[in-house]
Amino acid sequence: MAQMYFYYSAMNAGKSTTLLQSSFNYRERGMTPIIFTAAIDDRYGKGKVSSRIGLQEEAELFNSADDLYARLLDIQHGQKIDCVLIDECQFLTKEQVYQLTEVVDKLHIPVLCYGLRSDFRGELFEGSRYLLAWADKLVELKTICHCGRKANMVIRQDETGRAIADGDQVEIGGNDRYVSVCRKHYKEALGR
Ligand SMILES: Nc1ncnc2c1ncn2[C@@H]1O[C@H](COP(=O)(O)OP(=O)(O)O)[C@@H](O)[C@H]1O
Ligand SMILES: Cc1cn([C@H]2C[C@H](O)[C@@H](COP(=O)(O)O)O2)c(=O)[nH]c1=O
Ligand SMILES: [Zn+2]
Repeated sequence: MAQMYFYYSAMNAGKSTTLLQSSFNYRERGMTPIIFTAAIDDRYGKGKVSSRIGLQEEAELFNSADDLYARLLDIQHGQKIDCVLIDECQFLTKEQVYQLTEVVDKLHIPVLCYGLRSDFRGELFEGSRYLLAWADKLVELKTICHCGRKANMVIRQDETGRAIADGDQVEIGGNDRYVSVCRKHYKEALGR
């Protein structure tokens, strides 16, 4: 039975690395994974998934207007698809998460999604909300705060390194803008 997986974590926990490792695993068994990532996240150049340890692979891009079921059906007409790997899945819309459940249930292809659970304000992203609700398997990937506890929150910093409490949910960036911390240090950074 194909299943939908949601691998979630704070930033810098190895999500992209794990995705690329999964892809490698499928390929070394002679199978074909299809990788998608969000078009808006262009930190490492468009059309690839890159991990901080330097691995990278070509990827299809999705944006919020795409019908992912139709895209995958189209790809499937030209080649066999053994699994679908989605990076930055927090940026999926509710409709797209539903479309991916159809890929699992109607096309019988496993879908593995990797992304953030919550934003810098501690609010769920839309994609993550529906993955938490609808995925068959929820898997937490862990990273640690500077204090050694599990880091399950992410701080967004201004240019001076101060934690920001408000702003747009989406702002692409890396270690320069964001720091993953435990809940205690998240509250402390925001003076709560
Ligand atoms: N040069 C390196 N050697 C080994 N590990 C590294 C290196 N640079 C970064 N990392 C580790 O890679 C992880 C981040 O991987 P990445 O897949 O980019 O994370 P995510 O997608 O969750 O943001 C962190 O655990 C970080 O410590
Ligand atoms: C917390 C948070 C993050 N983002 C953006 C920043 C990055 O571009 C991605 C996450 O990258 P990862 O290292 O692959 O996990 O998401 C954002 O837009 N808003 C936020 O609150
Ligand atoms: Zn801490």
